[in-house]
Amino acid sequence: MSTQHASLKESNFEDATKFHPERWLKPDAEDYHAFASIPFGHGARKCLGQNMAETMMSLLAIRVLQKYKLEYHYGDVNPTRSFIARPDRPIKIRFIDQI
Ligand code: HEM
Repeated sequence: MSTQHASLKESNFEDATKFHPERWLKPDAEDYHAFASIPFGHGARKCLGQNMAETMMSLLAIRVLQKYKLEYHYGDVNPTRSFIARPDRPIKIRFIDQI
C-alpha cells in the first residue's frame, strides 16, 4: 500500500482528504492506527533519513515560527496524486515579522 493511500483511507481518518491538522492532537498515540500515516515507509527498506528529516523539519518550523507569524488568505488548496504528494497550485503564505 502506498504511504499516500494509507493517509487518505476514511477508515483511518474522518474526512481524510480534508486538511485538519487538529486531527493529530489526540492525547495518545494509540488512538491512531499504527499504519495510518507512514510517510517514511515501513520495514527493512524504510527511509534511512527519517530521523535526520524529522529533526531538520522540527528545527526549521521552530526557527520560522520564532521569527514570523504566518498567514494564509488564498482559499483551499488540494493535494495532487502524482509521484510525490504536492499542492495543486502555488501556496502563497504571508510571513509577518514577529518583532
Ligand atoms: C521529508 C523527508 C523524507 C521523506 C518523506 C522520505 C520518505 C522516504 C520513503 C517513503 C522511502 C521509501 C521507503 C520504502 O520503500 O518503504 C524512503 C527511502 C529512503 N530515504 Fe527517505 N525520505 C525523506 C528524507 C530523506 C533524507 C533526508 C535522507 C538521507 C539523508 C533519506 C534517505 C533515504 C534512503 C537512503 C532511502 C532508501 C532506503 C532503502 O531502500 O533501504 N530520506 N524515503
